[in-house]
Amino acid sequence: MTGHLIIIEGGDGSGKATQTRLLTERLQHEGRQVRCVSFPDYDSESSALVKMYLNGDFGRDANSVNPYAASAFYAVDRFASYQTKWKNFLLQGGTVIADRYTTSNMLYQMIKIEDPAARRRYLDWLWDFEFHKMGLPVPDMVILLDVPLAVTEQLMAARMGKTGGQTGDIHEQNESFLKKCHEAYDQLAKQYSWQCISCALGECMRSVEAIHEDVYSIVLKLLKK
Ligand SMILES: Nc1ncnc2c1ncn2[C@@H]1O[C@H](COP(=O)(O)OP(=O)(O)O)[C@@H](O)[C@H]1O
Ligand SMILES: Cc1cn([C@H]2C[C@H](O)[C@@H](COP(=O)(O)OP(=O)(O)O)O2)c(=O)[nH]c1=O
Repeated sequence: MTGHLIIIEGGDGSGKATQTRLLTERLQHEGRQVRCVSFPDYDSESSALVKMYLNGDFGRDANSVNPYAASAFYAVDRFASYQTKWKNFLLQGGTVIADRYTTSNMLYQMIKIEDPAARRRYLDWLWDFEFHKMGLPVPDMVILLDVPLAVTEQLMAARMGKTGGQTGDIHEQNESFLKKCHEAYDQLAKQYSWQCISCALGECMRSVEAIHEDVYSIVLKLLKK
């Protein structure tokens, strides 16, 4: 019996790594067969082209890099991870929790395309490419850590202060980019029925534990089905 693939999605710094770890640890503690993975798989050689892309080797402006080509770099990295690390585990009934997945291509590559019809064509192509042609598993659930734009901007400002404004990769986190990301998340969450978790109350982040309880209870419903 095939297990479950659960994705933790969200913007940079929304708490994906934190929530992926807490969820994995809690489910493992309950005695379930659970593993977590993270994309890009930076520790693997399969992420070489993703690293070149993020380093700006194909152009310093992310928008200038063909979204179909960039999507392929990430998809190939996922294929390698799936085939060598967690395919058997999933097929034997394990639960895999992924920090980012195809859903990140849907967002970060789709936003390079302005025209709504061209965006739809891209999303259809991506679904077919990753899930049909490459044979990657379709997620059973996508959990979106929803951080309002104003709160994201505060977090980014605090972080920029610490790093002197260097974000390091070409997916630059400026205000208009963040706005585009948020609009796209809203659209994708509706279109693909993602589970949205509000991570802030007003202009403040909720506690890590409170968000975890929400994540855990949604996942438990899926695992009990
Ligand atoms: N709910 C929260 N409130 C405040 N800080 C948080 C919260 N969740 C995560 N953090 C902190 O924010 C930073 C980014 O979190 P992380 O889980 O690495 O995010 P992501 O994986 O989405 O980039 C870390 O320093 C983490 O400890
Ligand atoms: C996994 C994945 C990430 N991305 C993007 C999201 C990020 O901007 C970038 C690097 O991912 P990540 O290292 O998770 O970014 P961060 O630590 O900044 O949150 O790659 C895609 O465009 N497609 C994908 O399939």
